[in-house]
Amino acid sequence: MKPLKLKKLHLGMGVPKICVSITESDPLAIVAFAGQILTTSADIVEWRLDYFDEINDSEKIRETANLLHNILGDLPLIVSLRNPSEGGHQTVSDAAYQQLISQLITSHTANAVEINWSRPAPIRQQLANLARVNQVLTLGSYYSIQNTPDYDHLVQILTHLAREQTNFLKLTTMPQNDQDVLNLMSANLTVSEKIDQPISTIALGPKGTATRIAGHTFHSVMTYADLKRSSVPGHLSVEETRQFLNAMDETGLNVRGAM
Ligand SMILES: O=C1C[C@@](O)(C(=O)O)C[C@@H](O)[C@@H]1O
Repeated sequence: MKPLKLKKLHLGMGVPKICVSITESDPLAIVAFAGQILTTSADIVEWRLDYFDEINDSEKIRETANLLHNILGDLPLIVSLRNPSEGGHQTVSDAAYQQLISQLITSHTANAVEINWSRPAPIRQQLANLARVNQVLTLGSYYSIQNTPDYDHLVQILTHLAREQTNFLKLTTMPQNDQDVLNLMSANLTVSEKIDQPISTIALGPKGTATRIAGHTFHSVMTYADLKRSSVPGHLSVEETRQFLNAMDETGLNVRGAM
């Protein structure tokens, strides 16, 4: 794995970076939420476009992305658009998805856009090419929100994602048992040693919390947290996550220093 520069951050260098998702539905609430993120130690912001009420109004999307871009300053912005089969909030056709993501790329309002494996290969390819030309980063993503594929399949998914030549990868799954969590972390570690792109893996639900804080150990470069501890099972707040990441980093350094 090679570190990736995302604005001023280096994904894959130092402790994993903490990303907070915006799931508000209108521009005012989105901007207000972004302001709150700025008061935390979050490193990255994800705008979940599938929660946006005016998903069919491309001008509103452009305006809102612009506002976000300005308010966030140095914080990188990743735009994500998930269908319900991926845990997303609303269905967006492939054609509309392609148009929306293309527009975000060419307007340079997002620092990175997610390219979902669930979309047809020609669309994924066209968007990855467009992003490359426009110097916007791409996050190749795969979601398995009902279960966690077995270890070999997880390795295969990450390897296939890597072949698409997106800049970094994300695999989010729902574990049914503790072994699933271990398999996901293990697949992250295995594949990160074979490919260039940094990987982020997240196991959902209460069993998955370990994946949100132990990324440094198994080479997951980005984790997700909430502004405050929410009722979503398995989720931690930004500051809780930061404390875990720092504590693990410090004790790791102490151990190395003592040897
Ligand atoms: O992949 C993920 C992880 C996530 O679902 C979580 O549970 O933290 C939050 C999403 O917004 C993000 O895209």
